[in-house]
Amino acid sequence: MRLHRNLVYAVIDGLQLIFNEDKYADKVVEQLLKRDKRWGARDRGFIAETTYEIVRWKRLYAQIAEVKEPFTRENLWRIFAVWAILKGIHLPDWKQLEGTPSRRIKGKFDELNKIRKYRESIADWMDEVAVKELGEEVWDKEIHALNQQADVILRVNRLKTDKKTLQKLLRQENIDTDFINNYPDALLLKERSNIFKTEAFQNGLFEVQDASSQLVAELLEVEPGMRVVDCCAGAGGKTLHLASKMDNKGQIIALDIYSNKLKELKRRARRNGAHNIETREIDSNKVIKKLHNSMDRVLIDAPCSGLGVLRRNPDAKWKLQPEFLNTIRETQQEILSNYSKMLKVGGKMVYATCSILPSENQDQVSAFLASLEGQGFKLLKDKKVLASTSGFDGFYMALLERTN
Ligand SMILES: C[S@@+](CC[C@H](N)C(=O)[O-])C[C@H]1O[C@@H](n2cnc3c(N)ncnc32)[C@H](O)[C@@H]1O
Repeated sequence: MRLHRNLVYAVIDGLQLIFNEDKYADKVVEQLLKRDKRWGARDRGFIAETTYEIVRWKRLYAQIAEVKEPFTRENLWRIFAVWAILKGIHLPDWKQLEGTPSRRIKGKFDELNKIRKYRESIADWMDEVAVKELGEEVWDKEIHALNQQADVILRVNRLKTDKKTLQKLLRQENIDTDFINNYPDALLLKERSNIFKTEAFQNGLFEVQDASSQLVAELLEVEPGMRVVDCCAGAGGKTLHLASKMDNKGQIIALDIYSNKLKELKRRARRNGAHNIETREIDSNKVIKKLHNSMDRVLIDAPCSGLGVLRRNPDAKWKLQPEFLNTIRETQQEILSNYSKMLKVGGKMVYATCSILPSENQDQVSAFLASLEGQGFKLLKDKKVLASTSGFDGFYMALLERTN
């Protein structure tokens, strides 16, 4: 691979924003790619993948480059040089790369590879929490899996088409996909490409949604005609899946504390041809009280650490703080106690997170069932999805029933 100066400059600028100015990697990459209209698919791929890779391996690369945060621009070039050497890329004779100690870099890499927190590039506290909760053996495999690049998975929108037809239409746009066993709505992209440009996407025939995430709406067992509330709907990934399964019959109420996310949900719902979704911002507890004892199904896709989706959000490794974990566990318990009241007797509820930590998952469900608010509920089943065993995102989901 030959390095092109303007592409590498873009990567360095991106790293400066992500590492030193706390910006989100996905937003930064989106902006970088708009910089030069002449950049083709390969150039864009280089910028996106290199930036993400360096974010993913920040701790390891910084240690090898012997630099500490906050990184100067010179430090960022040294980190970049580590990435390039470890990739086996021949370094051009640019002044920023002068004197790069290739042999020393390889030697340090071999040495640090023996220590998990460097090998897998994770903060000490995160390593400790995960070992305590999952055990060495599981965590070792899990963090390794969470450091791989995620596949792109599509979910067919059954309101508009079916899986076979979608596959054919995408083929006509030069996009090859595979079905995935046991994931009824999923298509796996064989090669990365800009699927958002396809006619099929613009016509609302599919959404991009990880395979594990697709299991959540499946578990809720919705049927056309039901009254369903999606309590933490965000921009609606799972709301749209519920809609796709309900054939536009019945009602879906999508709640969130952020109105801007619900606005995006509305836009996506229009593209998907989903007409039975109503959005409501939770601006006071009245919104919840009004719906008490009235719902056939409740989905709680709770805010969480996001530790199960590090493959797609590697910067979360650096943004997440231990204090946040404590706060979010309290929020999860409050949400369970409060929002479960919307379910009617005989109704079913799913509690889900994209975390792999038991303290955000099964422990939260057990605490809820042992609480006063959880008295009328019973656990029907749950699924603990690890990235290392599924090949997809790490997730947790529990199906509960209100019995009285
Ligand atoms: C895991 S995300 C939801 C993702 C979304 N369901 C999807 O599939 O695209 C969790 C959501 O919970 C929302 N949230 C955070 N605190 C909340 C609260 N107290 N009540 C309701 N929603 C909350 C966040 O704004 C965020 O959109």
